[in-house]
Amino acid sequence: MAALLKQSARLGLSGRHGQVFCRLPWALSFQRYMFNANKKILVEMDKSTGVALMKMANPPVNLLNLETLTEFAISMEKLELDKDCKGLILTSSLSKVFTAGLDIMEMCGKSPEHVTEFWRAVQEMWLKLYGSNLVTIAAINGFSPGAGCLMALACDYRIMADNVKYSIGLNETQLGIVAPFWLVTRELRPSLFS
Ligand SMILES: CCCCC/C=C\CCCC/C=C/C(=O)SCCNC(=O)CCNC(=O)[C@H](O)C(C)(C)COP(=O)(O)OP(=O)(O)OC[C@H]1O[C@@H](n2cnc3c(N)ncnc32)[C@H](O)[C@@H]1OP(=O)(O)O
Repeated sequence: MAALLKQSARLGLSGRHGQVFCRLPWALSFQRYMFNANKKILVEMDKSTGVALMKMANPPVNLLNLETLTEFAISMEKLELDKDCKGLILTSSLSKVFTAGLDIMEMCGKSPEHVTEFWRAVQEMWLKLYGSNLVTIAAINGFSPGAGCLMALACDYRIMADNVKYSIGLNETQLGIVAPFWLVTRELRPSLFS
């Protein structure tokens, strides 16, 4: 755990601009592999440390649309199946946004089937992250509203870039979206379950 937190700190999250500077040589070696399906989610797995670095890479603001959510779930499954993988650092490849949360356009003017599929993918993301066997750390290197905040809450640990400009929080009610009760009670009122 300490090693995982150290590695997260090494990413430069305390930098004034909250940028992630990876100081490790990311050349491929037998101890390291990288994968991505459609490049919305980049994964760098270091077998020597057992730590995977997962970066959301969906510019300009890392919207969580159906494609990204699906890729996220596939990436999580691959890491869970890797017996060498012990921990996961979830962060953003962008300079000032962790993720702007759910893509509102996925819920606007779409068919009921599409909206159903989208919300299933949202729930799947939460299940994958909250229920993960890996030690999970959210390295929040920028704005993190709505589902970005929920993603961070679903991790075991959270570290946020030291930059007063960045905000994090549950703003979805301003958009008329209500987080489901099971999510709120699990993440925000865990004492109800203990
Ligand atoms: C593991 C957790 C899962 C939980 C599962 C269960 C249930 C979940 C309950 C659901 C609760 C969550 C709901 C949400 O997430 S609702 C979305 C909340 N997010 C926002 O309100 C973000 C609003 N955006 C911003 O504040 C800013 O964009 C910013 C992130 C601060 C970045 O600012 P800036 O760099 O200036 O970029 P722009 O504002 O210019 O944005 C660039 C383009 O992106 C469009 N955009 C931004 N956010 C969204 C969004 N959420 N959906 C759709 N589109 C978005 C923006 O309009 C710009 O588009 P344009 O270039 O065409 O103008």
